[in-house]
Amino acid sequence: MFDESPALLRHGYAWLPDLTRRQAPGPVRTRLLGRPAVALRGPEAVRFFYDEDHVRRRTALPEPVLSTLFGKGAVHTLDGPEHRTRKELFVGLLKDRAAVKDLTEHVTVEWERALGEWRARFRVNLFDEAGLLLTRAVCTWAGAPLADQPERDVRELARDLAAMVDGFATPGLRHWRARRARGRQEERLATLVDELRRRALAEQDPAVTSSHEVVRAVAAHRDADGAPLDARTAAVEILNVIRPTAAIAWYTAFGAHALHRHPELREPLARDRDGYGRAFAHEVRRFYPFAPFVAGVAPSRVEWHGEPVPEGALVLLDLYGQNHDPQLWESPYTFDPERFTGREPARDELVPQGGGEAATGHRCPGEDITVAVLAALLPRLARLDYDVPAQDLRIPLRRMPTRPRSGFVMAHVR
Ligand code: HEM
Repeated sequence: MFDESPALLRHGYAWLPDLTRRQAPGPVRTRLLGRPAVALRGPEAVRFFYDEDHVRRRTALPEPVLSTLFGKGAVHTLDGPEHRTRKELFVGLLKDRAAVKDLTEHVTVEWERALGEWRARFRVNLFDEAGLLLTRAVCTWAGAPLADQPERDVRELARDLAAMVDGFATPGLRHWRARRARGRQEERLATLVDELRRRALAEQDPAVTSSHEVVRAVAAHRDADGAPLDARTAAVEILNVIRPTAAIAWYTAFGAHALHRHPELREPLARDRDGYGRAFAHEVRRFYPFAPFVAGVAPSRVEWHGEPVPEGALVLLDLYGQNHDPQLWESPYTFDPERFTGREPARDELVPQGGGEAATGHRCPGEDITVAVLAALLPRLARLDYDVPAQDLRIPLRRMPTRPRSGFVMAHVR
């Protein structure tokens, strides 16, 4: 069997669905990164995938992804007790209701502030602007000081955060930009962690040892072996909060795209009654492509529905495929927030940010934040008046990660 890694880079989001269509029903068998690979989808597959007896993470992620998107030593690469101890840190900081509300408020304050500027400008690019305002909000909330930074540095940080996401799945210039961006920001945050720790030692600063603020909590965190994180790994994990929060810009641009394609949804979204904004946010996360799949490695020979998965094989959970599976979703390629009105998605049904439990498995701990922020921003967007000038709004499935090519340009915001 040929290695399909080049085909994945060429076809992007369409690679796994195409392969699934070409093969007989059941798990899709292929080769990726020089290993046999099996791809699964569906709620039952989610439960199989998030069981550590079947799938481990330590050696699953290739170096180019670690050096751009997640960082070396990140929580994404841990298993067993090491993972659970590190994950408690994230879950405690990110799934706390008051913390989610607080961050959402920071985001809406930044939105209102940005709006004043947009009204004074002829055109704005929503993807870039959302990235900038989310960066400002999350840094203030997380305790990564920005107030004393020149505007130029804040813009550079927002650009670097976007670059880390944009360059993880491509061998070209975007990839090298992502590596440089990560190197620059890890160094900056590692220095901040060192400084905080020095100050804490000198002043016996209790805030460093018991804080709900992300930067301080990560600086004070002790891993399963009782040791603090080295400054570089601490920087990696701080970035694992800041970077994906800024990445909600992707979904903001997708939300604008959905409104543009479905003008009839503008009024209900603007009114936002009975949780409509939340339903819209869920549908944006289901419909539009972001994370294509998640991957782990079988620690021994395991079986899925009687089908053998050899030891060392890659196991892929097809997130994009599951979110568009006709067995789970009626007319999966129709954008329809009504799917989620009056109900929250079941645990292993909607999986743009992984499945299973965030507290015990690798599911994204930032899902509550993502939904809350989108449910706050998208109704605000629907209440705005703006023109949509001629631009390239195509969303190429070959590009990973993808977005409207133009980023979504708005003119005459009023
Ligand atoms: C922008 C929208 C987001 C998307 C599409 C997304 C997607 C994902 C996915 C697919 C995973 C991997 C799940 C797995 O390995 O099984 C993940 C993990 C993670 N996400 Fe998110 N995420 C988003 C937002 C966030 C936010 C806002 C935060 C933090 C504030 C965050 C923090 C994390 C962390 C720390 C992990 C690692 C969890 C672990 O390995 O245990 N994400 N995310």
